[in-house]
Amino acid sequence: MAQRSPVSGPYVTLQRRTWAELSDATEIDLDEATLATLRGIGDPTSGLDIEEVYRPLCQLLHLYMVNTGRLYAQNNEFLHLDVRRTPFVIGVAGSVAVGKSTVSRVLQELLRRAPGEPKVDLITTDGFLYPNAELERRGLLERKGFPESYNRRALLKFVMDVKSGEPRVAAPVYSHMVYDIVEDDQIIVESPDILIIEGLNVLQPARVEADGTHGLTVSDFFDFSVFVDADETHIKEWFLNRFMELRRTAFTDERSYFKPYTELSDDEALEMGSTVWETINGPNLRQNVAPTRERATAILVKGSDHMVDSIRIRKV
Ligand SMILES: Nc1ncnc2c1ncn2[C@@H]1O[C@H](COP(=O)(O)OP(=O)(O)O)[C@@H](O)[C@H]1O
Ligand SMILES: CC(C)(COP(=O)(O)O)[C@@H](O)C(=O)NCCC(=O)O
Repeated sequence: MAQRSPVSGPYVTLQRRTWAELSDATEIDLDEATLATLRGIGDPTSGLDIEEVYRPLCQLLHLYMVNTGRLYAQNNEFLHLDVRRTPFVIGVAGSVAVGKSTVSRVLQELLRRAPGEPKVDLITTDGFLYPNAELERRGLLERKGFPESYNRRALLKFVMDVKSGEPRVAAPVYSHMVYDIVEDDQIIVESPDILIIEGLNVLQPARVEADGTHGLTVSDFFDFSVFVDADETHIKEWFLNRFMELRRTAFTDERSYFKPYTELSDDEALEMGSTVWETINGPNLRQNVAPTRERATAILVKGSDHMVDSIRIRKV
């Protein structure tokens, strides 16, 4: 019988080993070569993680997909509605540098391999950041990643359009290289079976409108959500390690906004990275991101080595 912590509110907390034992789906697998293409910088996600963490997660997701689809079909039958198929939407939230991209890409790849080979699209919410010029106009250049730095109305419309079964929905694109929105680019989402939406703030509650009402928010359209969690001390370390690695790689590109950082000494660069964490990403994690954790369906709790130690799943 699985060991469960007695008091965890609406969640059941399972240690990694207990969680792993829930799965009997040996067909959910990823080869090492594919996995290597999915890992973010400094992220050690391994074949063992696929087996012990992602297999049970995919099985649980399968249950949600089957039953959500059934409810949707029966609801529409009851209402005599002849509506279009709607994608199953999964939100992936968590701090800067916690490893959301790896989690999202691994899930995308595993779900693609499920029976029926569903079409699984993935978008990141950074495309909905305001362009730097607009952030500057709003006095938000030092607040990139905070909820107010996003065009939340456009993001909500995007998710509603996809969820309403619109056959072709466009999303803007952000470039880490130029540190800005790429004006002439867009991502087209075309009738996926599953859409993964990854971003710092995807679990933010709805804002209070001027008339005192609460509007809708993107997570109202999620069928499942994952929060990637870790202690801030570890995340800051991962952020700094990645920053130092990027200095040796992506930042050396002439087009990189961060090119000047390559001319700093290691100590100066560490100091700079630390300041970015302490003034932007850390406060955003504490004030905005971490408080949304308990809105997720599943919480993956990572230890200092990036390994998922325990998993919390909503039970009610
Ligand atoms: N300055 C940067 N230059 C290039 N790539 C970056 C930079 N910052 C972050 N990235 C990449 O962008 C992606 C998203 O990063 P982030 O928002 O920190 O989320 P996470 O680390 O949780 O996936 C990651 O794949 C990361 O490696
Ligand atoms: C682009 C991000 C805001 C993350 O966006 P997301 O896709 O999570 O919405 C973040 O990765 C980032 O680069 N923050 C920048 C902090 C700064 O250096 O100003």
